[in-house]
Amino acid sequence: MITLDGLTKRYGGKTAVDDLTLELTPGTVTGFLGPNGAGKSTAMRVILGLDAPTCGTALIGGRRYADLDRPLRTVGALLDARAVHPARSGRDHLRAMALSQDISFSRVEEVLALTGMTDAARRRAGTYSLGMSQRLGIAGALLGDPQVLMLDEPVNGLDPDGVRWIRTLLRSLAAEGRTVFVSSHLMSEMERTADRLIVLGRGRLLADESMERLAAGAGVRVRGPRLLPLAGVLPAARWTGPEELTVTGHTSEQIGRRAHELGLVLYELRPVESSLEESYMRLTANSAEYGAQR
Ligand SMILES: Nc1ncnc2c1ncn2[C@@H]1O[C@H](COP(=O)(O)OP(=O)(O)OP(=O)(O)O)[C@@H](O)[C@H]1O
Repeated sequence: MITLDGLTKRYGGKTAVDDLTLELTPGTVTGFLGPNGAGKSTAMRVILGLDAPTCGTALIGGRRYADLDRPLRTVGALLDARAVHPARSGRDHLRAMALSQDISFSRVEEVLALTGMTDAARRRAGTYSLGMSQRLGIAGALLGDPQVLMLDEPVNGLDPDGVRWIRTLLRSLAAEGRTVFVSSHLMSEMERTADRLIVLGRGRLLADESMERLAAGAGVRVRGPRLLPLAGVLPAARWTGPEELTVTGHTSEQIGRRAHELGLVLYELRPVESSLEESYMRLTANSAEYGAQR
């Protein structure tokens, strides 16, 4: 369990994380989304004690990271896959981590096998591709068999097989009752992996919703030959074709009844599911710090 309460981080005059309050529960994959510069990595760094909060608290299992006894056994994290000594082999990197936390070398071999890195474990980490570095980073996060996992863009650099592998891994870690917190810019991947989504914009919480709710709610499509009277009584209706209206804020049933009262013929009455990407674009339309105007 990760608990944030009023978490705020400022760098000089810049507020990177702004009054963030949320609880991440075990058994769930929570996706962390937001435009570049939204504050995702900062929030993760503060949770992991790598940066001090300006105000508010970040607790893992009720304790601050700095107060955890052997932190890798409580929380495993991957923030920057390239943050490995380039001259060290993958195996030695993991062994050094294991030594610092009283973890056996046999566990090192287990996580190497789990991440498909056994064959590459003798090579120097500096020679790894980005995808291999990501796998080594994930191996490091899993080393202490922690109840909480925090991964910043773990699919970055992975090939399609690797992307599928991480999806299956994250789902199975959550199924084992762990708390999984994962950031990504890959919307379609989040749609398939996460149960819940947290969207950040300019440091503030824009949405905290289950995946189903975020993907729903794009309105109801209505098609018919003479819809003008219907558009007149439904202020949220907009024309999306010559004989087509899209109506938000009403159910299909309510719209069907109004059409019947007005004596209108309908060809089609259909709820439209929006993709996660569309919902995300709507939510973050005014909060992209960098990027083209939309
Ligand atoms: N050490 C720092 N000093 C000053 N400003 C910082 C520092 N770290 C982050 N920031 C600023 O805080 C804001 C949030 O950055 P952060 O890296 O957390 O965003 P992000 O959501 O992870 O972005 P991305 O998706 O690009 O990784 C940005 O405006 C960034 O410039």
